[in-house]
Amino acid sequence: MTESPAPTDLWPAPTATGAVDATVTVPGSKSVTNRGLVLAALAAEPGWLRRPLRSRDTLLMAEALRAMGVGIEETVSSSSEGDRDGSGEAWRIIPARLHGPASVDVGNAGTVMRFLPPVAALSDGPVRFDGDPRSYERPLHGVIDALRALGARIDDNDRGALPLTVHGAGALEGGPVEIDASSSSQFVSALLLSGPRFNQGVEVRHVGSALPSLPHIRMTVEMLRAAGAQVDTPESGGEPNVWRVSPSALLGRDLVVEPDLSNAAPFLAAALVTGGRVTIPDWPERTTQPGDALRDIFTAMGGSCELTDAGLTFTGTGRITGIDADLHEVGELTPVIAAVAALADSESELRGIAHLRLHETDRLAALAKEINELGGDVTETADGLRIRPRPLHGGVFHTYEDHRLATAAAVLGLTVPGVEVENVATTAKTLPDFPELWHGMLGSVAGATTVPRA
Ligand SMILES: O=C(O)C1=C[C@@H](OP(=O)(O)O)[C@@H](O)[C@H](O)C1
Ligand SMILES: C=C(OP(=O)(O)O)C(=O)O
Repeated sequence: MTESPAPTDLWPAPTATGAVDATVTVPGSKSVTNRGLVLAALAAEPGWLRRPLRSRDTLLMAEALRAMGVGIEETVSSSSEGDRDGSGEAWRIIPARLHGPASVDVGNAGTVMRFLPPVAALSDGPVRFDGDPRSYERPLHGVIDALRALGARIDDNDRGALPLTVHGAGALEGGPVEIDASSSSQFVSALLLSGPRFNQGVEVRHVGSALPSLPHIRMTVEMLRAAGAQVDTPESGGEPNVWRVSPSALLGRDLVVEPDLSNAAPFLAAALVTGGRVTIPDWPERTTQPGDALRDIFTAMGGSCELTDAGLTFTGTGRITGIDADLHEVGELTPVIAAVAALADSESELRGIAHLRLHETDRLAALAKEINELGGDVTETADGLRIRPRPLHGGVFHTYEDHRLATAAAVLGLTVPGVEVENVATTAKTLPDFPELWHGMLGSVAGATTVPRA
């Protein structure tokens, strides 16, 4: 978090006039789309990504891969060429020999800044990485040090961070490597995703304090296996904290991207805080997405949920209970959970999330400061937040170019009149058209892709 900028662009968060009752179609998962793009780019044959997320982070990933020579054709179709279900968007990915010189803009996308340096090491020539000012502050040393140990040449002016140039040599030796990934699970995912293409594959051993976001590592492993890779994991009988990927060709897949369950959080929260009902269609029965944990977390905070053919329906009771939760594995859910906790009738303690200080912004400092400026009582602990609900009032909620701060503020605005969200457009990092979806859920915008049921 940096100093609060002068608010230039304020979005009046709509207040709910009653219980929300809507069906909200949430766009595709950022994490699945960006893994799908990387794996398809490294495959031995073309593949499809259907219902991909089209947002800042995923367009940056696609642009970066294109810069290294990969073909990505975007189609919107109502035939078998497009979405398998008969409508929507599909991207055809045509792998090619990876080349430099190339320039990659990572924006502030953790997936782009961490997943692509290993890909660049396989390219023929230099690939320069740069991004938003915040990207310089986000940890990258795990990827840089590991790639060097595996045989890559990287020029980072000894910063261990962006900006940097990977001098790709067309191949990478690979093999065993130790990293401390306690600041980001994406270090592990990054090395595993490109691992099949390294001469010796890769064996990643995490040394250091507990690894966050394990569901995202499971997602990496499952998607690698679905593309034909052989992966040994701690869960498949291997050593704790060791993942091994054998060298192999990757298959081109035809993959339908699940809705982004973490981005479902503000909509489910709307049902919880207004005592209403929200259905998210296409909620997967089984998934590695951390957002699936919202079913248990929000149920513990009040309300209930049901998974049917229509999707996941969450129904609130109007009563919100505080929660004591370790969010280490599902850190990206924190901002919306913190907003709900600020509206609860008892105290909450959110733990295990010190690494959020190095996310899009320092999320712990930003949430505490912004909720407190609306009259709240939030304190930072060593590894999380303690939230004591207080009557809140309106005011400007600064968002520090963090999409999840903006959606959290929208949740507060449902029951707190006069919340103004700075730069709501920052939600486009992973959730394009958020204001339209939000108004649509509340029944105030015609033509939005939400369906108020009342
Ligand atoms: O691999 C991924 O797709 C992600 C992993 C997590 O990162 P960290 O482990 O850095 O928290 C998560 O917070 C991020 O939003 C997406
Ligand atoms: C931490 C997040 O993103 P990134 O992929 O940039 O790390 C997030 O989306 O909450």
